[in-house]
Formats: sequence, structure tokens, C-alpha cells
Amino acid sequence: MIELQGIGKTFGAGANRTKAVADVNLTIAPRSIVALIGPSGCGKSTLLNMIAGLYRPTVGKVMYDGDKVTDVNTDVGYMTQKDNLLPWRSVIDNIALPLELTGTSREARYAQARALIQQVGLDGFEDKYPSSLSGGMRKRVSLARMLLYRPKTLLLDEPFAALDAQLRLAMHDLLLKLWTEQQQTIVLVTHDLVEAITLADRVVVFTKRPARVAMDQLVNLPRPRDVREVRFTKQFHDTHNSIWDRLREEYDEERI
Ligand SMILES: Nc1ncnc2c1ncn2[C@@H]1O[C@H](COP(=O)(O)OP(=O)(O)OP(=O)(O)O)[C@@H](O)[C@H]1O
Repeated sequence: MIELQGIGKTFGAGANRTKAVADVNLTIAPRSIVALIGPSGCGKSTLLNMIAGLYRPTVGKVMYDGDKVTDVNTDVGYMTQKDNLLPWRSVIDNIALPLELTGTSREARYAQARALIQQVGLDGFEDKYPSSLSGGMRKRVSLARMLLYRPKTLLLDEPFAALDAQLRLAMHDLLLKLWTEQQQTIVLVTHDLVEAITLADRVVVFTKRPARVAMDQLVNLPRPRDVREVRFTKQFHDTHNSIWDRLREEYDEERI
């Protein structure tokens, strides 16, 4: 369980002071998928960083499974828009890097990495280098590297934003498949409302900066979901309309 209790975050001081997050209260149930959506720069990544323990809130606290987060939260895997793969290492050596750093034998780390390579559908690409991979494949490598830690929670910050529509769908499909098997808690920051509704149990809309919760909407679409078809259902359409009505207000204000 992740609990954000009266969270606020202000960066800098004086003329450089930026209030990124204000008074956010949010409880995220274990094994649920929650999408965070809102205008650019409103403070969504800052929230993820606080859950990860990388930033300390200025006010309020983050509780993770009943304990206050005061340091880097080792229960979470974090995936950002940039994949940060090391170009001089092959796929398998990129994925196994964390185990290499902990001194695990080559045989043991390759065994674990190979299992993940299979899970994310990269069989046959073990020895390739990042420069020869497509955007979707690079995302699969990042996903596998994150899963190596067996994190109970995945923090995904616009992980698929740079992909074209077809690859994004394939990644949605893969993510839901992995989640069905492994049942992590997933917190996903996205700009894409269709992506949010396709994947999540709940979509939380934030106001423009400082981020406050503007709307917290359950997505009552049955699972398993077919990521290609679900968007054409009436239920999806109705959920999309109700969230979009609220989201649009934030974007309209932003333009003024
Ligand atoms: N380390 C930092 N130091 C100073 N300001 C910061 C820092 N991190 C974030 N900010 C500021 O906080 C605000 C919120 O940033 P954040 O990255 O959380 O927004 P976001 O909603 O994730 O944006 P986007 O959707 O564009 O990625 C921005 O004004 C940003 O410049």
C-alpha cells in the first residue's frame, strides 16, 4: 500500500521558488494500476520521485507498506522515458548489470537475465547492442532490467511516450501480460488519456502546477483487456468523456 499523506513539495527559495506539489492525499492499493495524468510540468514526476524516496516532501509524508519513506525505496522499480541503456553493452549485459554490480557470478546472472529476456519477448536478441534495436525493443530491455530486482511496485514515468502507436500498443499488451502474472502495484505517469484508461484501474487527474488531485476516477473495464479493442467499447468511451471534461479545464487554463 502506498499512501501519500498531505504531500507538498517546493523547490528552491526566493525568486527561484517553485511549488510543484500541494496537499496531495492518495492511497494506492497493492496490485492496482493507477495512472497519473495532468498538464506538463504540473508535478507528476516529482510525486513519483517522492514515492521512490529520491525526493523528500516539504510537507506531509509518504508511507509504503506502513513505513514512512525516508530513504531510497528499494521495493520499487523505476522506468523513465529515457531508457538509459549502456551502448557498449549487449542486451544481456545491460539487463544483468545490476547483478554484476552485486558480484553475482556470470552463470547466475545470465540465467536470470535469460528468463527475463524470454518474458519480454527478446529471444534471439541477447547479444545485440542497443544501437541495433528498435525503440520498442529498447523499452523491452529497460523493462527487463527493471524486473530483475523483482520490485513489488513499478513506477513508470511516460515510459512509452516516444514510441509510435503500434509499438505502444504492443508494450501495453506486454505490460498487462506481465502484471497479470506478477501482480505488481503500478503507478504510471502519462500524457495519454487513452493509454491511462486502457491500462489502469484508476485514473487520477492533477491540476496544473502545483499538482493537486482534481479528479479520481475508477475505470470499471473488465480484465483481461484487449488493448486493441477495449477503446472501442461504450464503457471506455463514457469513461474517456467524463475524465476528458475535467482534464480539458486544466489544459484550457494553461493556454490562457
Ligand atoms: N530538482 C528540481 N529542482 C527544481 N525544480 C524542479 C526539480 N524537479 C522538478 N522541478 C520543477 O517542478 C515542477 C514540476 O516538475 P515535474 O517534472 O514533476 O512535472 P511533470 O508533471 O512530471 O512534467 P511533465 O509532464 O512535463 O514531465 C516543474 O516546474 C519543474 O521545473
